[in-house]
Amino acid sequence: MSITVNFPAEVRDWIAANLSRGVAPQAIVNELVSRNNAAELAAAMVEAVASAFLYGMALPGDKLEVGGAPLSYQPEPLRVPEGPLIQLGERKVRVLSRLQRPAAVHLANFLSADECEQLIALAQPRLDRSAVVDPVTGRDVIAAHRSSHGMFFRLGETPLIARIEARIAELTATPVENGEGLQMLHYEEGAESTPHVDYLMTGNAANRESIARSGQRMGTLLMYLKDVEDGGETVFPQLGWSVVPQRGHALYFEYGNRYGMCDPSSLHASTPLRTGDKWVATKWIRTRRFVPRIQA
Ligand SMILES: O=C(O)CCC(=O)C(=O)O
Ligand SMILES: [Fe+2]
Repeated sequence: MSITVNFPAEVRDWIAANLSRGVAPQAIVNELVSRNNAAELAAAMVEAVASAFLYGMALPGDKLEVGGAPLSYQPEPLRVPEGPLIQLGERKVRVLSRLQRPAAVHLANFLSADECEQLIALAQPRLDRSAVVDPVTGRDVIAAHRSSHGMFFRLGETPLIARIEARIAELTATPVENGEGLQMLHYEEGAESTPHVDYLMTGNAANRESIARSGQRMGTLLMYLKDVEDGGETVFPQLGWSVVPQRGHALYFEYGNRYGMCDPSSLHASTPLRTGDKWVATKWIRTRRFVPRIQA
């Protein structure tokens, strides 16, 4: 049986701030108990805020259900058409494999060799050290864990970009406007991206504002623009699954369900590149039209 109790916003925000600082959940529970909260209530409050972080959901409101069924992510089928071949405009894309959780599809022939080369040539002169959204402060930071160099194209910036974005929209059954600007990443020897989820953690104000403007991220399409020589694989540590980049291939995975929860099994990384270089283009897709911060 469950009961509903009041959950004061100050307590919730204090728990969120401590979790964001990396304080262990049990230590926060202990502190709440030492301040005269019942142990079961303290555990439920910390669990509710920690789940919101884990599943990328809004922080709980001023009421909390204690003793209800624990939350877990319910996967939904991928929005991508079924069958071994997918016709996208003029292009026939071949399905190499599909995965149920996280919902994913690995594709060959998503981009032509010429499209890959053109993307690299457009991005090369504009590369910068990759900035990522800091999960705690929500600001763009040059992340130590992501040692690649990157840049963003604006939506539909060139006819080539617009053509590729239309192809992505058709594959994923989402409007072009829900996509963030295409991100280009260039990894050199030793560069990697440590394990992360692409959905936005709700523990900081900047991410919450971004979600309020454009909705949460629900899917990621990675396009590999070059074969790798050694290392630089996209890995999903919770599955023990590794995708080896090949020119023109793409990997699409979804991690949002109809309840607004995000799938933590979508945790992924790029292993250190041992030889050569790696080029990847990333499209992050929101649940609504993407509105960048400057325009809001
Ligand atoms: O380079 C990769 O394989 C992964 C890139 C990635 O995780 C991202 O852009 O979010
Ligand atoms: Fe990622």
